Amino acid sequence: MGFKMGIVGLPNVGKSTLFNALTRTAAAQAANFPFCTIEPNVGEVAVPDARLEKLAAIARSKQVIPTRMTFVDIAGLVKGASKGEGLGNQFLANIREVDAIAHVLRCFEDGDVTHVEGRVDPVADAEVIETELMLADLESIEKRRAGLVRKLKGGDKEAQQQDRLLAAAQAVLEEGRPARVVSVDAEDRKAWKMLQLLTTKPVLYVCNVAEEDAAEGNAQSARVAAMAAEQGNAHVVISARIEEEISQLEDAEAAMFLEEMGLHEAGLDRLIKAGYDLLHLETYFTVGPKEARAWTIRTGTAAPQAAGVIHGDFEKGFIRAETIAYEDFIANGGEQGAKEAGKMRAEGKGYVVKDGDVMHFLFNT
Ligand SMILES: Nc1ncnc2c1ncn2[C@@H]1O[C@H](COP(=O)(O)OP(=O)(O)OP(=O)(O)O)[C@@H](O)[C@H]1O
Ligand SMILES: [Mg+2]
Repeated sequence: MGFKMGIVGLPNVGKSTLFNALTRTAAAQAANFPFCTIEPNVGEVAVPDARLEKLAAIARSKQVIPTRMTFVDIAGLVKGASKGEGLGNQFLANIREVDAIAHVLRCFEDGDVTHVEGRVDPVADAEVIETELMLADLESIEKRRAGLVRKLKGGDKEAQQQDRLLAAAQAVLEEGRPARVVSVDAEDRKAWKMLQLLTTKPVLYVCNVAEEDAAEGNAQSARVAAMAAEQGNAHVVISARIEEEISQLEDAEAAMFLEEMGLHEAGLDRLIKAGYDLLHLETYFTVGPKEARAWTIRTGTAAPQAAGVIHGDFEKGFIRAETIAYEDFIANGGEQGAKEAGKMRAEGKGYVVKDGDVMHFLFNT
């Protein structure tokens, strides 16, 4: 599977700093000049989940393997990008490929760090980016609809569906609204997703604040929070600078540092979790003496498809799943105890896996 979040924003707002912190590397060049990043950097990030360690401790698992999510550090966008300004269409293609957008907004004042617009105004910045994405969508819709004309004349059903969906998106975009406001029927959802419109991707605003504002946020991040609430989008407050520093520390040191800063949890953990929620993802576990491992599924996934995340054969030859809810596993001191307490369920093909389920799949090949 592999879910991907694209880190998007104006140049020099802290995207690469954040990416480096997330991936605990210095892979992406972060520097104080616009368009520092050109090629997208791709990194895998472990999804933090305190439950996994607890399961592993009970089962005395030798290895603990978290589930992962992919982040892509994309080049900075500027006004006119959809018309080829800045790095233009190249990075728009990078955005097309991601499942969701982490939109980094500069909420820190720092005279030494250049702002491409010469002022700090995250709400206006968000509009600049959203406008470019909307223009890019409009352009691609016009092209695609023109390309469908011949098929439509021939009565092609698929083309009709595509054209109908493109027209719906075009109508809202022409009113200056993102395509994600279009309500799509269940039977159209797959085709809608295949259109890969930029403004249909879910957005998480990342308010990048100064170090001293990391705990409480500031006036700028409060403006972003209000905007996000109005749009129905999510937001997190984070200081990419601090996160970068923390990511270089050992775990114990990092915990002390967080406390000193008045932070309960690393901002990155909050960011990753918010991304996970945004994508409607859930986690189930497999637990044994060899390893305790977390796996990612979309909310609403049935047992065979959940098994398929581990291996295609598990899905094909699925028989049943022995399932213990996370709380039952913990409360009964592990698999054996849960079994004796009657908390292990045999679930069939129709079972919808729940977040936290500890699963054991039976299958034949
Ligand atoms: N919270 C913060 N407070 C102060 N300075 C910051 C903060 N976050 C990032 N910076 C600084 O801003 C500058 C730009 O950061 P970075 O290179 O990560 O931006 P970028 O968005 O990736 O830019 P580009 O689009 O050019 O690739 C760096 O000097 C970085 O240290
Ligand atoms: Mg960069």
